[in-house]
Amino acid sequence: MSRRADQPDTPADLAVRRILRERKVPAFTMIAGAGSGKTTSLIKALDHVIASRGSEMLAQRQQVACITYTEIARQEIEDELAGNPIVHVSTIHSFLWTIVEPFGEDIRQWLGEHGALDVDQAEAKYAAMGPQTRQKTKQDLRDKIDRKRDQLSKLPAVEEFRLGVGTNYARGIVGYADIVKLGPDLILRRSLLARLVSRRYPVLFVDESQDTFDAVVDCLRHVAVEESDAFCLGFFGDPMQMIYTNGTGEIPVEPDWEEIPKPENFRSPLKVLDVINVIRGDHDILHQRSGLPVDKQRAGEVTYFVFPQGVGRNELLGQTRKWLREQSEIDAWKADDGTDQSKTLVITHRMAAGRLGFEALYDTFHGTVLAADFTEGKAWPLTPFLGTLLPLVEAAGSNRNALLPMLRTSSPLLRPGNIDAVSAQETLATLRAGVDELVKVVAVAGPGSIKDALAAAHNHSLIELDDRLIALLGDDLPEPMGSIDKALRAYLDCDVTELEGYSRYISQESPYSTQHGVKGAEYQDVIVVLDDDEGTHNQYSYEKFFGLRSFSSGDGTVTRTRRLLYVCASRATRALAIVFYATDVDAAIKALGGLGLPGAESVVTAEMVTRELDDGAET
Ligand SMILES: Nc1ncnc2c1ncn2[C@@H]1O[C@H](COP(=O)(O)OP(=O)(O)OP(=O)(O)O)[C@@H](O)[C@H]1O
Repeated sequence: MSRRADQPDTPADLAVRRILRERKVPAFTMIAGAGSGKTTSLIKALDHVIASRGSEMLAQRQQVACITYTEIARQEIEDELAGNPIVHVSTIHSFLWTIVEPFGEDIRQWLGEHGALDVDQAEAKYAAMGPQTRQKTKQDLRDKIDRKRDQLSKLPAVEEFRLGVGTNYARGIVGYADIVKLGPDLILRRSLLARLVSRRYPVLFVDESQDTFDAVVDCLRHVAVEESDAFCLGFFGDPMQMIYTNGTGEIPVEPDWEEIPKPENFRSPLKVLDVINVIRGDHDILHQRSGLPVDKQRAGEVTYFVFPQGVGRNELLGQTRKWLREQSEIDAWKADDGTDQSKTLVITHRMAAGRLGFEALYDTFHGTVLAADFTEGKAWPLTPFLGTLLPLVEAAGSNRNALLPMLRTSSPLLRPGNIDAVSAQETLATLRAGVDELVKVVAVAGPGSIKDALAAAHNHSLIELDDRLIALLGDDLPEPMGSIDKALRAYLDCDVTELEGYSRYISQESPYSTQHGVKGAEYQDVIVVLDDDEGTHNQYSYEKFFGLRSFSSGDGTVTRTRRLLYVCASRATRALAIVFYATDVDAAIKALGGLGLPGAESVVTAEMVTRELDDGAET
């Protein structure tokens, strides 16, 4: 695969280089549509900084920082730069942690103040509970408050703070939800930290700026304003691709900032480009034209399907893929070796879960407050497996040398300060036994093996588990307290093999992806499944988007759905199929045409798919 940095320069690339060379403009934005090469420009800009200022930065112990929204994006940029040490590529959370980590006392104070505020709010809620509130609900809240108070009382004794999934005051863990508040707060309040950011990272780029949290954008703006003579900040993004709930969307620019336009599209073939321009609608002026020379432009192919909602979705989708392979006029929907390499984008995991064997896991989290995190692959109860335990099992089977470095980051036994407590030999024996037991549990698998695997990991200190999971590892459990507790118990009852399909799925290795998981990616042939029934994800509704269901004026569903569809349709580099499962097929066919989608006058129905496949079989 060619490196993005080898792509030809665009006027936008030249503008960035001028800004970086002249060092007069403190910040710039590159806000442009899908496939316009924002990530490419970002990588080229990083390359430029490495080439032009690399040795100077190295000598002064400085780096150029690049903040990404996801771990996948971080890895991708890191790979493009071959891990060059001049560049510090990190997710938002770990970037903020790098900045605040040395300021333990400030962290302690912040956690103390916010923890006390949480307790006050919970006390107020408790006091407002009237006689109609169930005794058990009251008791649960009382217990929660007491636990939190107890944890907070241990905060002064914490010696070292760490970044983790969920905040734990007693153990000095700053959770993901807190670091995105704590970091910006400290940077805004303490000028020393703003200076530290600019001195350590005199150039800082933010990828996918539209999905970056407001507070993070604000604190970086603050650094750009306060440290304007020693700092250059660049935002790369597209508000139409904002698909996470806490994103900032547009980035307002200060008078001395520069807005760099990038009107081209280098990814989408012409027919797909027409479709995404229509989806983008009249909402902004970012309508794109192809950036490729005419002889390199391709027409591509777009096909629309409207199917009735109901049973047999997976089967029908399989037939659709076959139909597309047979009917494509540009020989799409198969790779050079004839295999189907297409990507199917579904709004939720149900369809994928059925296919890839993680239905019980899906059912566990679906409908809970953790559903969105599950969809995005970052639900905290699953992190021990995805981040540590599954990689440990894999390493145990293929590369045992990798085990110790992994355990150094995950095991509390190998933390500095703990290492001398027990003899090193004993520690290693415990960890070895733990890994062996974990491998055995995963190999035997079966219902409840998630719990067994967590217990093996916990008992041998392979990992530090969240208290809420530890509480469920015993046998004599009290009655479940609330829906999350119930979901966690159901999760522990699942089969560990379900995690395999789930992890292939969220790491984009299966033919399915969630519509959220494909940000920044591209695939030759893409099927976008529009299925509200499947979704029950009421943040999105394709029926509302196409005007088939009414909605109130303040309902953000249509905007969110438009953005999601835009992101998905713009992933295709050759052929795009839009498959809409509708309550009323005829009305849906009309609605597709009504929206002005190019080519939507010829829609393929379920009958046509089966008939034409049958005809093909007969001839
Ligand atoms: N100047 C260029 N000339 C030719 N191709 C390019 C150029 N810039 C980018 N590309 C190609 O266009 C495609 C899209 O680029 P890139 O992923 O950088 O866009 P993006 O704006 O970050 O996309 P999105 O926002 O949709 O994720 C890639 O295949 C990339 O290699």
